[in-house]
Amino acid sequence: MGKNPATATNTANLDSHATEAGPAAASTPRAASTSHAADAASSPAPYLQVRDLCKHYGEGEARATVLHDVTTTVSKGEICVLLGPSGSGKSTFLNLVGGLEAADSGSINVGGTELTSLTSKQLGEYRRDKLGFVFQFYNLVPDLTIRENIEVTAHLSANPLPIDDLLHSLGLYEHRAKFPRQVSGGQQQRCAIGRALVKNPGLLLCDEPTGALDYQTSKEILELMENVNRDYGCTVVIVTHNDAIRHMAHRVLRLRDGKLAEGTANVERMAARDLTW
Ligand SMILES: Nc1ncnc2c1ncn2[C@@H]1O[C@H](COP(=O)(O)OP(=O)(O)OP(=O)(O)O)[C@@H](O)[C@H]1O
Repeated sequence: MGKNPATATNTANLDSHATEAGPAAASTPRAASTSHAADAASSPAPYLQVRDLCKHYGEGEARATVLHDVTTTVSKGEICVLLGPSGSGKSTFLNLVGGLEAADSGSINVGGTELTSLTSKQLGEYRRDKLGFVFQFYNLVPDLTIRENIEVTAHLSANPLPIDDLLHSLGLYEHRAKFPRQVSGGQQQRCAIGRALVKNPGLLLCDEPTGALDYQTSKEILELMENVNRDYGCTVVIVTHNDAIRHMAHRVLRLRDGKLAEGTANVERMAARDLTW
């Protein structure tokens, strides 16, 4: 099968990471590799298109414009990292793309769905069917096992991935019967990633996914996310303060005071992918 154009450049890099991340994390979730990967292999079409996006909070003297005419495109299968200082609007951007908040103006198109024209019921269906969310804090259900935490989301999904394959690819199969308190922070975050992925989402939105983890565990989680992106073909947007994360990106966006500024991306990946910056 041809490589996903968005991920072809990081394969060698991932392969070299694979041993560090452990065989489970490096293994390909064969049965689980489904339509997104195949689709992405044939076309680097845009998956997320944002145009002239504006958002403010408050009114009168308290009114603050948080996003100013933000326009960007992320191709199908890309990893996009959104950097910026605290308060620059990163989480707000993610919340709008995730259909959690409404924009004041502009458009957000995700996989052909224009979010700004959806009813709240349709937005709920969009979040359920197309999106995976990963947050800084794992928000696992404490009295469900690792497997059950993933299973709950699978039950809500029209087309869930096979859970045991996913547990293997996350390096969690041996820990599947444990409760969250019985595993490490990194393993809890792997479970949270599994919970987001089991829906087989087209778009994975991650808000500071390594913010609560130490350096080594963060590195393993990032490697896992690269593997996930490669094997499942989902488009990934990662919001972070952590400048080091930019090295895993196909595309880097920088927000400053709600405006999108020019960014930098991994030079080799840029060259290979003909990115605009
Ligand atoms: N619900 C809200 N009501 C009012 N103001 C808000 C709300 N959410 C965010 N803000 C404000 O919008 C601005 C951008 O917030 P946002 O959380 O998007 O920034 P951020 O870049 O994600 O910051 P951080 O890196 O600290 O999480 C901030 O000034 C914040 O105080």
